[in-house]
Amino acid sequence: MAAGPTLSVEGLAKSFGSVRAVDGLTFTIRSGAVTGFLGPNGAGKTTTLRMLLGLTRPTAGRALVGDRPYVEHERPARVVGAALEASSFHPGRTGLGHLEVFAPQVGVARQRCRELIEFVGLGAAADRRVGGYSMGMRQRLALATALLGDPPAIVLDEPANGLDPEGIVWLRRLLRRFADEGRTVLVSSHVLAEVQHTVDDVVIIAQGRLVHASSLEDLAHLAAPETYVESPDLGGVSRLCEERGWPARPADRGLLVGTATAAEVGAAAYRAGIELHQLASRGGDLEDVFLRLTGGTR
Ligand SMILES: Nc1ncnc2c1ncn2[C@@H]1O[C@H](COP(=O)(O)OP(=O)(O)OP(=O)(O)O)[C@@H](O)[C@H]1O
Repeated sequence: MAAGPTLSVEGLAKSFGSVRAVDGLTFTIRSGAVTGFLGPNGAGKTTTLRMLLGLTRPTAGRALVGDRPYVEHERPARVVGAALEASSFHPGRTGLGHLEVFAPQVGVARQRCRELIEFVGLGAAADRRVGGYSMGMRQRLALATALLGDPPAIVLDEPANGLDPEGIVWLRRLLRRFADEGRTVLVSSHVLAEVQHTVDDVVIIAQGRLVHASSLEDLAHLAAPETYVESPDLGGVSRLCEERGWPARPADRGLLVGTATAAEVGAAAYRAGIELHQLASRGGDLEDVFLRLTGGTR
């Protein structure tokens, strides 16, 4: 498959009355990777995705799929497959029937609908009405709809919502495979932890503005290290942390020391003649970084 198109927004803005849902966003999503589009509830993710897909008109700026807006592609659904809302199905249609309604619009044969419904694990439920589908089944159907045109770019809004753990692993593998094939894969979520094991890159927004865009690896570097220590002299370790300006809090049978690596804590304890029974690097907590960047609290 040819490399997917980049998805980019430039100075993108959208106001609903006095609400600035999206406020001057600029970023580019590359092909061949899974990108997490992250932000707390109401950050403006869905509105941004809707503008990218030509469903909402921007107040300012532009959104491009490759070199032009989504709607200017000859067959948009063959370029970007999107699943924005899992709940917007006609409840009286069957799962297969739903796909068959969309197939001619996308320009694919009926046969593909049957293949896809099997592919997303809904084979046994293909002839049941969507009204009776669970949230997870609707997510799978939304994904099948997005994949109808075998698009080189895939945009999914909160795709893990309602999926069981097995479904989440399945989705993760699928997205990885799409990225490995060179497609552009964009998934939104309001929980970093949910996509932490899936994404290569992150674009984080809050209150309609970009707060961070990088690889997941670079984001992890922002997570301050933590070190777990056990010692028969925890009072001595506490004093040491105070002297060095390391925040320390009780955890399990020892202390969790913030902003310091295991090597730093070990060396300081050694110099102070303090005996340690455990010294373990805990690494930083990505969710804390996410909350810090977006101004949220746990
Ligand atoms: N059609 C609309 N009319 C009025 N306000 C809207 C409309 N769509 C979105 N908003 C407002 O714009 C802001 C951003 O909403 P949006 O749904 O884009 O956020 P989100 O990041 O997708 O949130 P969530 O994670 O909760 O889905 C919110 O304050 C929302 O209330």
